[in-house]
Amino acid sequence: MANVPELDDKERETLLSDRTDWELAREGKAITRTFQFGDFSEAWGFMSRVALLADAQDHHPEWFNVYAKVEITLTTHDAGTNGGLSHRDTKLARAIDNLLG
Ligand SMILES: C[C@H](O)[C@H](O)[C@H]1CNC2=NC(N)=NC(=O)C2=N1
Repeated sequence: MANVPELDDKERETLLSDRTDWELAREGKAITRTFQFGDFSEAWGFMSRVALLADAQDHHPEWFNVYAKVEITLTTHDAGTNGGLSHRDTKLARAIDNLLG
């Protein structure tokens, strides 16, 4: 169900210039960032904190973890025709970045 507006070009540019560690993925329909921690415990601690944020925002990451590495992809299922980037992704990306200080 497409009921969330996709970011327009200007909002997309602002997102990428504010959050330079995030990159566009899936032909502009998602953003992705890789996080490297010291060990699995740190990575899992981070994931636990992201999980709580995500649930509070009702917006959930797609992610991949190997030992100390966490790759997060954000997209909005309810945006565009087959999903896309929305303010929900911007908001969650900002909150995730803020966890790291
Ligand atoms: C019904 C519920 O609000 C939706 O399915 C939420 C849940 N989490 C979500 N997470 C993400 N990443 N995109 C969504 O569109 C989304 N939608």
